[in-house]
Amino acid sequence: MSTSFSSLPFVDLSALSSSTNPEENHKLGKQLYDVFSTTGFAYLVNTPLSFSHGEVLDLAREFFSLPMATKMEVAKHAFKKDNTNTYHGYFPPQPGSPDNLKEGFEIGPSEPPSDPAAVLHRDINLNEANVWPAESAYKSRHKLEKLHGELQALSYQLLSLLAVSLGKPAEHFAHYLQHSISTLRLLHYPPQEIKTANTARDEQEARLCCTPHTDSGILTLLHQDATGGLEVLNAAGAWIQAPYVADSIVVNIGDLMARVSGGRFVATMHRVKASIRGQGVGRMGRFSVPFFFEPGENCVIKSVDGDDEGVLYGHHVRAKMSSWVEFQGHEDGEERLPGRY
Ligand SMILES: O=C(O)CCC(=O)C(=O)O
Ligand SMILES: [Fe+2]
Repeated sequence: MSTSFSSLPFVDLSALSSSTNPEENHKLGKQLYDVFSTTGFAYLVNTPLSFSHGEVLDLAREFFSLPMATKMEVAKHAFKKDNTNTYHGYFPPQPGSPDNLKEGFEIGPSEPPSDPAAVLHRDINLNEANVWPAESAYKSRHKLEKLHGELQALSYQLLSLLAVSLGKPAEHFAHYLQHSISTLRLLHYPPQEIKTANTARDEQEARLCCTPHTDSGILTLLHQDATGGLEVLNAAGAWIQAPYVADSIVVNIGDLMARVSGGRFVATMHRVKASIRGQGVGRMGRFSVPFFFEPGENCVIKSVDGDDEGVLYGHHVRAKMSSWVEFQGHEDGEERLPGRY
C-alpha cells in the first residue's frame, strides 16, 4: 500500500557482501519488503558493486561526448535504416514532447541469450547481440559489459531476498535468469531553455525531461548524477524529490513485479524535471544510468499467490514498448536522422 512518504528510505546492503548469515539476510529481505510495499522506491547504499558511483556516471558522460557520427554508427534501425539492430544501440534526441529530447545507448548481456524459443519478431529482436562503436573510437566496451554483469547479479540477490520475504524459497525467481535480456541504458537529457525569468512560478512550470511513468518490468537500479530532478509520487498525490545521494543507487519496483508480488509491492510513478541551460550543476544536462532487470523473452511470469495464468515476458515488454518514444516510428518506414530535430 503506497503511503504519503516525504522522502525515500535508505537500505544498507553491507550484509550482502560481508555476511552469509541467514538472519542478516532475512532482516534485509524484510526491510526491502517494507520499502517496496510502501514507497516502492529506495536508496541502496554500500552495494557490492566494484564500480564507484562516479565511474558509472563517467561511462555515460564518455559515451555521449563521442561525435554524433560515431554514435549514429550504432543507431537503432528506427533511426538508421542500414542498421539491423532493433533493440540495442543508440537513439538520438528527437523533436516533440519532452521525453523525446533525451539520447540513449542500450546494451543487453554480453553473450546474447540465444534463446532457442526466441520469437523472430518482424520488428524488434529482444535477443540480438550488442552493437559497439569501433574500438579505435570507443574503449569502454568491456567496462560496460562488466557493469551489466554486476548489476544483473545484484538484481538477482535482491530478488532472492524478496522471494523469501514473500514466503517463497530463495530460488523462487531463478528461472528469470534463463535467457535474461536485462538492459543497461546510458541516458543524457540535454539542458532545456527557459525563456522567462526563473521565478518560483516558472520553477513549478519547468519542463519535464522524462514524463510521469511507472517502470514496466521487474526491478530498476538507477545511477543518477548530481543534477537532480528525479521526483516520486506519493499516495497523497505529492511529488517528492529524490535528489542524488552520494554513492547511492536508486532502486524501484516495476509494474510486473507489483503483479508478481500479488499487489503487495507498489510500482511508483516517477518523473524527471529538466535542468535549465546555463544553470547550476545541471548545465550539461542530466546523465543517468538505469539498469532494467528483465527475464527471458519466454519466461512465464506469475503471481506468487499462484492465482493467475501468468504472462510471457516477451509479450508484456512488446505491448509496453509501443508507448516508449525510442521505439515509436518503427513501422513507418521513414528513416530518422539526428539532424531533423
Ligand atoms: O533518468 C532518470 O533518472 C530516470 C529514468 C527513468 O525513470 C527510466 O528510464 O525509466
Ligand atoms: Fe523510470
